[in-house]
Amino acid sequence: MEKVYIMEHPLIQHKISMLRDKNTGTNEFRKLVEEIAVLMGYEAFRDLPTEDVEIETPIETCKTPFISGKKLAVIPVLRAGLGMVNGILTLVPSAKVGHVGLYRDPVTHEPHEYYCKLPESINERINVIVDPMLATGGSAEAAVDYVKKQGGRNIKFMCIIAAPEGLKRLHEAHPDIQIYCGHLDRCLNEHAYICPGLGDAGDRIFGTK
Ligand SMILES: O=P(O)(O)OC[C@H]1O[C@H](OP(=O)(O)OP(=O)(O)O)[C@H](O)[C@@H]1O
Ligand SMILES: O=c1cc[nH]c(=O)[nH]1
Ligand SMILES: [Mg+2]
Repeated sequence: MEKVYIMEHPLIQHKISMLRDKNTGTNEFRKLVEEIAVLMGYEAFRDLPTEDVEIETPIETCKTPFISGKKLAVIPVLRAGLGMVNGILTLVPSAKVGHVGLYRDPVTHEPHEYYCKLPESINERINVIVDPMLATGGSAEAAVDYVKKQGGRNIKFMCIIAAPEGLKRLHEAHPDIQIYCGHLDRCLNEHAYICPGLGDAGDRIFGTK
């Protein structure tokens, strides 16, 4: 699938394995999610545009690359996406932060929107939507729909674990966006949870279960 990137880096895989372990507690889980976001961001930002700017080193004047004009927005899908925000801000501290609040109905598995707020001039930004889990793909599709409706054109979606069903759905609904997955898992179960997955990412990040 064009524009779909599955991360193969051993550090990312190692940290995802630690996340999966049911004995990993809230504090460690939260730290790992943030670290994985840094590592995934490093990969996903390979194509950030740069421009040469003249500076003076202590030795001489030279033209050297800086990240160019494009402003970045990191947009977590609440709640679980919040866990990835600081990882992205570690790489690009000047990024603005938007929020897309969605929860998945436990019976129908359909996403419900409850709070959304994006930074200004979303049409001029590189918009990085983050959510650790891509299960049926309903929430990711709705989040991208929303960002596009607000004018967003340049969009990357980043998740830690994807199910094949959700990846297919998101790619088919939004073939223009880049999708980055830490790992592609086997399938969904009858409750639309990812197998083997890591359980409910939001509950594990915030200790709510
Ligand atoms: O691909 P889908 O089938 O839509 O499922 C994935 C969504 O489910 C989880 O959120 P959840 O609804 O549990 O909300 P939470 O982050 O507040 O726990 C997860 O963080 C995604 O947003
Ligand atoms: O496996 C899953 C599916 C949806 N949301 C989660 O947090 N985990
Ligand atoms: Mg949840």
